[in-house]
Amino acid sequence: MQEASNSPALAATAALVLADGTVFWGLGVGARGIAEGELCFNTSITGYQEILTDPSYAGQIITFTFPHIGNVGTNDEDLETTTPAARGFVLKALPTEPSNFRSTRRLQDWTAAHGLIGIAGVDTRRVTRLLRDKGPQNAVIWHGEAGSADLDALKAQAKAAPSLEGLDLAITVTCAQTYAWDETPWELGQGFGRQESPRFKVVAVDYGAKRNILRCLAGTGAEVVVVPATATADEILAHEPDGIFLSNGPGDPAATGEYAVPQIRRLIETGKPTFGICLGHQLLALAVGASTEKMDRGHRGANQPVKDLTTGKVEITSQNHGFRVVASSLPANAEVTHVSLFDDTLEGFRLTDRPVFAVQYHPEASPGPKDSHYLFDRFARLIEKTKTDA
Ligand SMILES: NC(=O)CC[C@H](N)C(=O)O
Repeated sequence: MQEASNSPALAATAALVLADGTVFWGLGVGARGIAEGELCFNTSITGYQEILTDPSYAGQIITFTFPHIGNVGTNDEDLETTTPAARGFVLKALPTEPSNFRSTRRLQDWTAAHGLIGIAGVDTRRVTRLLRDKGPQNAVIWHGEAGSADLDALKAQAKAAPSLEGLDLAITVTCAQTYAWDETPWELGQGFGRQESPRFKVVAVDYGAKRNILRCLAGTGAEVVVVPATATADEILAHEPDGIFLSNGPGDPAATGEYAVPQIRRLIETGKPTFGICLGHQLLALAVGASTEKMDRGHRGANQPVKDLTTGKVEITSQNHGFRVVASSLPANAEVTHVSLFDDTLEGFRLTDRPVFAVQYHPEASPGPKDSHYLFDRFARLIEKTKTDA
């Protein structure tokens, strides 16, 4: 069932059909139906539930290169959002019965309940090499009765699917209204904590924020107020924040509407400490006049080496991005602070004349190593220093 071919194996209940016409037959997992999106691959060996619920995957189908996905089941704590935004998932092996003390539900049942369409039994190494060699492309996953797939229609659908380039998706996953957040990171034996004595206030703009980012902010001492992506600079400032956080999120940063970049430009002018992650990093770069572009090979995984040029230290990071900031387009008052040791991509910058900094990767991990957590402390120190100096 692993060979790419136009004729299904007898029991195939799912097919992965790429825009270039490549077909992989397999066994359906999760919800039935047809999922359409940009096919990408993630190399993390843990954290499939966090990955499937990261809102930055809106409009995408995730291929897991790690072969054993689902073996620790799912639970209600490892969710990065309540409604997964990813469209579908591709697995090498069918999930086995889960074995983990935290598991409450099988991955198959949890994905079915959330409408996530998956396929197992696919040669995921072949999919990954195809994406690596040919660049990003769209695909569909069909999951239904064996023998009932309309291959021509699926190929046509994959071909006609819109490119992620030019798509504004942050607006589709942002929260509907402002809310307060006080949950702090999960600890073994204790679960989540609460921030009961915050030292400063941060407004987090939600372009598709992962919960663990909000937890890390609360954990470093912030009273967090989360506002929708459409909140204006005036509405944000009305909360009298000591710092502003710009979240991760899906889609093409350059395609976000008037709601994002012009507001960020106004926020920077106030001189408030500002921190951006991933899409937030890209939007900050656009706000200072830099440009972004789609990458031939996106970074998605939990073992991506990045060098902090301000300290010389190398950190192993969690990443999920398919666009990047063009380093040479940064203005003179921006200093490159982080670079990828895989391909020299810009991974972080700061402004030299404002308390503003951002990283392209995910210091909140979930999944991934915690090497980069120091960035939340850097933000907290920047806020406290700005408060004392004022
Ligand atoms: N994780 C993110 O915020 C992703 C940012 C953007 N959608 C990208 O793919 O580059």
